[in-house]
Amino acid sequence: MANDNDSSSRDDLVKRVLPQMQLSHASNPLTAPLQATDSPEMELELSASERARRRFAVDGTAVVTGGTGAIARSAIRALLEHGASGIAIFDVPASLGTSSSSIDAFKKDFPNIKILTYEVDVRNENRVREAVDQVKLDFGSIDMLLCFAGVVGSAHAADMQADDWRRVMDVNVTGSWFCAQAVGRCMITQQTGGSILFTASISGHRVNFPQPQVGYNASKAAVLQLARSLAAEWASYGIRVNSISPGYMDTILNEGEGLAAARTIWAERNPLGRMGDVEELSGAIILLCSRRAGRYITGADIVVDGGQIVF
Ligand SMILES: NC(=O)c1ccc[n+]([C@@H]2O[C@H](COP(=O)([O-])OP(=O)(O)OC[C@H]3O[C@@H](n4cnc5c(N)ncnc54)[C@H](O)[C@@H]3O)[C@@H](O)[C@H]2O)c1
Ligand SMILES: OC[C@@H](O)C(O)[C@H](O)CO
Repeated sequence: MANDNDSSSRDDLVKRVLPQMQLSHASNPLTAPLQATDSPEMELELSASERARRRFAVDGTAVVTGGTGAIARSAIRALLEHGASGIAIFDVPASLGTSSSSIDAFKKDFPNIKILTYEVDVRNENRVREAVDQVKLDFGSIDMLLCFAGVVGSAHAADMQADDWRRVMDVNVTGSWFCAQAVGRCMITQQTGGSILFTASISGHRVNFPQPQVGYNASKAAVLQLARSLAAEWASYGIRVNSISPGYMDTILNEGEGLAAARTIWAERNPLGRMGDVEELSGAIILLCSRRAGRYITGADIVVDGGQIVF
């Protein structure tokens, strides 16, 4: 049997797959440039503010994992403000239980938009699939997936226990993958395209300092590569896959035991001299999720860190 690395089988693959991809791109409205009806000339009839609004609008239903967390809550509000028609919040029962007031606030501020919660531990593949099927039934389609579910762990590499390593990898990498695969399959079947956004981190680009976080750093580097791999594989289905890499945001994740001294160091080593506010991630999130503004952006990562990684 031919081996994948064998050059003849690689050539064969290219011959079989490439023309199909080119064909599908040529006739694919999901990946083609904007259509004539969306052209700037046609839109001159609209007011400048309406054109600006449309440029950064998002549409359809978003599944948001880790949806009650600090960054996710800010992203949900931005999605609602920019036109999302439905929000499906995935999180573990304990977090859903303590966040009911935030979810009620969304419902109060956006009374005409369906916002539902689902108890989902992203590490549980069957539960993820079941919940994605349920979202499809509840909302009719899934157009965006934003993966925020994540955990952090600090330990010296020499002392780190296998369970600590697995806990971080299982949520941050495998959990993100389970959700992306389930939603990606749904988007492929719908033939509507869509946008998938992963949350990587500056930790995926360089080693965090001063806290020792070998597992967390490795998990976020894996998330970056997960995004790029899916971007390449699913582009012809009109599914764009990107990531954001936040720097040190002022959230509960960064308030853990032993991080007080680290917070001072992070701010001192930041060109803007401070940690970030979750709201400061919204622009990048909306850009990447918007079908129009983000139309030609896939396989990209946007670092939002106040310049932390250039120092
Ligand atoms: N806060 C930062 O500075 C920062 C920086 C870079 C990247 N990030 C990443 O952003 C994401 C969100 O971080 P945050 O600061 O909002 O943290 P957060 O702790 O406020 O939110 C994380 C959410 O993930 C959920 N979660 C954890 N395990 C889960 C599981 N098994 N299944 C489903 N949900 C689960 C939690 O319940 C929580 O709602 C994480 O992936 C984190 O690694 C955060
Ligand atoms: O690198 C920044 C973050 O990913 C994270 O907030 C931090 O490392 C957690 O301590």
